[in-house]
Amino acid sequence: MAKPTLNQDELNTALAELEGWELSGDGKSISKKFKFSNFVNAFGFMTKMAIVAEKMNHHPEWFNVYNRVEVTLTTHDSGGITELDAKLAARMNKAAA
Ligand SMILES: C[C@H](O)[C@H](O)[C@H]1CNC2=NC(N)=NC(=O)C2=N1
Repeated sequence: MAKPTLNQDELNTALAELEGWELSGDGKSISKKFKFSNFVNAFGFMTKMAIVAEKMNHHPEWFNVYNRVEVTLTTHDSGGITELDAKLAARMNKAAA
């Protein structure tokens, strides 16, 4: 069963707690640009998050060049942002801290 998308209140609350994450123009995804000191640290972050994502069965869209990782989170099955996106975003902030 697809998770319900967050309503406006839930989304605002989630975003207030997710440092650096922004809502996309169409309101269907959130994104953040992470920057690391080098490629190994950027890729280490992605490796860590790949294991978390697989366990959650919730997978990021992301783009890496050298020390940058640009991440977009959305719940395809639900057609928008769900608690899974908020959870994964929070895990990413923790891992990148
Ligand atoms: C079939 C499979 O379980 C689904 O497609 C899962 C896999 N990973 C997923 N990841 C994300 N980000 N959104 C989804 O809706 C999603 N669905």
